[in-house]
Amino acid sequence: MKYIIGIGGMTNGGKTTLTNKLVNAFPGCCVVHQDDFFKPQDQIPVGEDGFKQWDVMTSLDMEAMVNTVKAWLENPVKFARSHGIQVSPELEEPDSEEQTHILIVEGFLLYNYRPLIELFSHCYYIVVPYEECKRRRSTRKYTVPDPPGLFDGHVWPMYLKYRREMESSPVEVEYLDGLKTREQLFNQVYEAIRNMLNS
Ligand SMILES: Nc1ncnc2c1ncn2[C@@H]1O[C@H](COP(=O)(O)OP(=O)(O)O)[C@@H](O)[C@H]1O
Ligand SMILES: NC(=O)c1ccc[n+]([C@@H]2O[C@H](COP(=O)(O)O)[C@@H](O)[C@H]2O)c1
Ligand SMILES: [Mg+2]
Repeated sequence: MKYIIGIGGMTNGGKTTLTNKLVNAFPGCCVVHQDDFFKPQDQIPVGEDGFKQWDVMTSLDMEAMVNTVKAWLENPVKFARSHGIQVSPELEEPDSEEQTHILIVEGFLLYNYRPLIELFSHCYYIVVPYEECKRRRSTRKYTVPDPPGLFDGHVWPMYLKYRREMESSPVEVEYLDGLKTREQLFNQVYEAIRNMLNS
């Protein structure tokens, strides 16, 4: 069986931190980070809000991201090997259709792009309150630093827009409280995935 777990949610909710812990906990587990699919800076236009539009769907090459997920689905062992992930001998068996393979897909805009949504076995969505999100974001160092006012002028309004859109769509997400400790979040999701694999 192949399982694709989405770790979505707002910026600075703790997605990448949780994902890294999960990837380490499941041997052979593969990962796709949405951040790796941002278009180059010169292709990101400035919007009516006066900011470069990083937090909209069109800033990402979603077609390439979906193709990457489909490449994993096609051949998880080949995908793992080509990404330097150690594959245990039993996962390499020719009858690996009967083996369990896990892919974690992580990012801030996972559930607003139909061709990706339909690939998920389970969708998580991490949230933290506005103040905490803004506080964490203020200490982050992105490859392109946030200009002054970006959070309130662009990041937060786009988060609200896409969350509303997601909530009025058929996608079913399980919310995670990003105020829990890193360990609590990990234990909760690790146990849930273990149960999913055993059911
Ligand atoms: N459960 C948590 N509690 C407190 N701080 C956290 C937690 N998880 C992550 N962080 C911190 O919050 C910031 C954003 O975490 P990160 O995992 O990069 O979030 P995201 O990928 O959702 O933007 C980092 O400074 C990280 O150390
Ligand atoms: N990785 C990049 O090239 C890049 C550039 C500019 C902004 N960002 C920011 O990354 C955020 C998404 O990543 P996180 O969910 O990890 O915060 C977006 O809110 C976006 O503003 C990323
Ligand atoms: Mg991240």
